Amino acid sequence: MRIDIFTLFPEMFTGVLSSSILGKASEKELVDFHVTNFRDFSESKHGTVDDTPYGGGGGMVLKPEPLFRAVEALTGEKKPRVILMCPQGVPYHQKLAEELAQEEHLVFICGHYEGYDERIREHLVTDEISIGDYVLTGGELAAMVVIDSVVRLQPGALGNQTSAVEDSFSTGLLEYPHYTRPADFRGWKVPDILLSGHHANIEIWRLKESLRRTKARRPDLLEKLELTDEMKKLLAELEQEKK
Ligand SMILES: CN(C)c1cccc(CNc2ccc(C(N)=O)cn2)c1
Repeated sequence: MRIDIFTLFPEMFTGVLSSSILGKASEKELVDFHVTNFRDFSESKHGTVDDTPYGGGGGMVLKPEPLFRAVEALTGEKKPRVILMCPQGVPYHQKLAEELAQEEHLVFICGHYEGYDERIREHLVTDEISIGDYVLTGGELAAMVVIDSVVRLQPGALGNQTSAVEDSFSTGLLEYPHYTRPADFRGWKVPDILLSGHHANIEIWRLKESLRRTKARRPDLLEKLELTDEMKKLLAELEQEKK
């Protein structure tokens, strides 16, 4: 997978794309990152990329041609998905991460508070994505969040691939509690079931704890879930315990 990032602050990406899982994925050639300063594509010798808004009003607006030239310099045979990070975008979620992870080529445009000339949205961008209902100083951090969640889904990116498939949002439930050595830390003990070696019972315990936690913290996720008979049984047990 190739990922292109257009930003005025390429240096923001250096650490993130060369560290940890993303850095290893790049070394393993699971992903090919290209970070470009779209100021390089400005027609003016001063590298102007924004200008005052038609119709007056404050702030500046990103000019269309530097971004059009930058993205058009890219496209080989296939049209890549061109993703604009902005608060008005589609609320980002794991299903969209899984969809983007299937793409061969993703292009991210990271703009700034000033906003974008509408022709960028209408004729260049294929997707507008928001990582949440809050405003950042620029699209860079939002792009890093999307890139992180997409690259970790690439086969071979994570140590044991199962953790990407089983992790909470892909099952629709929140994670169950995790424990590691020591079994007794300051008198706080690991639940006996996890030391029992009964894998079937451990699976059930984990599902029940995921249901308990999801019910307590994210009832909205539970609403959306197609409950299996086993889940219904465990939820009934949880109800009983509360009485
Ligand atoms: C109109 N406006 C404020 C604006 C417009 C475009 C870009 C930006 C850059 N800032 C961003 C970008 C994304 C997100 C997000 N939630 O994904 C939050 N902030 C701000």
